[in-house]
Amino acid sequence: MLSVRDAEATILNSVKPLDNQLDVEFIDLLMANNRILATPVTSSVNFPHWDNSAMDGYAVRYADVHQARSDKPVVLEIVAEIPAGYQPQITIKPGQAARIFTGAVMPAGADTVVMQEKTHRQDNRVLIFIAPQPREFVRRKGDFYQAGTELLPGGIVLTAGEIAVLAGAGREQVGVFRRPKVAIFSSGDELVMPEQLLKPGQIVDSNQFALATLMRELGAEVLLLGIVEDDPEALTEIIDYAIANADIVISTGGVSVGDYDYIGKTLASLGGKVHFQSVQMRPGKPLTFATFPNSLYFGLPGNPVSALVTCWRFVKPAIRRMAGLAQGWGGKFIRVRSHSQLQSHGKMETYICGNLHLVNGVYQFHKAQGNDSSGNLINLVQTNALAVLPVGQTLVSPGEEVVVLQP
Ligand SMILES: Nc1nc2c(c(=O)[nH]1)N[C@H]1C(S)=C(S)[C@@H](COP(=O)(O)OP(=O)(O)OC[C@H]3O[C@@H](n4cnc5c(N)ncnc54)[C@H](O)[C@@H]3O)O[C@H]1N2
Ligand code: MOO
Ligand SMILES: [Mg+2]
Repeated sequence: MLSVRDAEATILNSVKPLDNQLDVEFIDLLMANNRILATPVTSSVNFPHWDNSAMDGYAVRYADVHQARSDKPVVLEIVAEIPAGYQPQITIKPGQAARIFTGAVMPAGADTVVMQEKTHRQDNRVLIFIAPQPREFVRRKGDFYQAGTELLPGGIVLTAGEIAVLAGAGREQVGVFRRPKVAIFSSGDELVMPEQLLKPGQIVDSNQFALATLMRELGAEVLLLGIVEDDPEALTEIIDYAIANADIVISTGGVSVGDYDYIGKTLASLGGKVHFQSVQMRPGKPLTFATFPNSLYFGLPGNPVSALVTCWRFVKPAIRRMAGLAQGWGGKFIRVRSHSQLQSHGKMETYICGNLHLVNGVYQFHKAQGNDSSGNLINLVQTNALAVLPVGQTLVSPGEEVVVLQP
């Protein structure tokens, strides 16, 4: 059977990332949180824009004050006061200083700032009690960033820090990749919407809610296509529509070996390349993956835990890669200590729902308490980590380390 690693490689190799010219939209900075920067940004201004003071104090000539001592202060004449926001017009000459404030432009002639606390003012004179370091407390033009070099690389997620930098560079708008379009539908004669009264044998289609929520969280534009019966014609129609209108199509149900499991056959009949229909993992074994010329198709198993686990494990990295992330689209796997005993039959890579607790600064994995059937939707409540037991490992005892995937 196909290993999880090989399945992931097949999927990631099939992803065509969005184009950084054609698939770009320009949006206001305050709308750009969590969007992905399409192309590198350079700026024509240096950071800092000019030499300026890092402290409230006195702008001096280092040569004047380098021998100052507490018992033998240097006395300088204050010839100007420079608040932030002004271009000083004077030049500091030997024996002179300027009163200066944090962020204010350094006057010509001065090269060093002495912080106010190390001085004593007497009318228009200042006594300097300590020898500063040369250029101390001067933030020099271009120290943080040199104009014309790369300010931000393309393919990064924009958050508070990056958006501040763009604003600082005078941008009002930023070019980001458009959102990948994800079509979602559920297949199953037994499925109804939450507001409907359940007839015997029916259940609510919870998968479309799980997947739509997750996809929106990942920044996708969701095309929610609802519920389709287990019928080859109806499936053909909806899949045909979905692949024409979305970059990624996700369905749940109908991928196993039952008489009403039609997804694989329908994909093939529509000309899709079906790469695999099972993976050596649990839950999620019947995961089906196919490609069409302009879209990827994920046929997730219908069981609610299987659907969400396979979505976290495989669809999420594919979306992140397609969305234009330059790196780091893969899952976040971390090593933690398990509080619970974890078991697997060892034949499949096994994913166990649970929760990470921070105990004395160390993350501990607590297994979800309910029945670990992949049909047990309730185990998804508060699941923020999946313990991963590789093929061959049957037991993790309490206190032992385990790798977890952070969904
Ligand atoms: N003989 C075998 N039977 C099954 C195998 C197998 O290897 N041999 N694999 C099992 C595994 S593992 C899984 S997972 C499921 C996958 O089933 P399907 O993808 O074909 O899904 P369905 O048969 O349509 O439904 C399975 C289960 O999930 C419930 N379901 C379906 N859709 C939804 C939804 N949108 N929201 C909530 N719940 C849903 C459905 O009612 C069924 O209970 O196959 C096993 N069988
Ligand atoms: O592998 Mo299935 O996804 O357990 O129920
Ligand atoms: Mg089935």
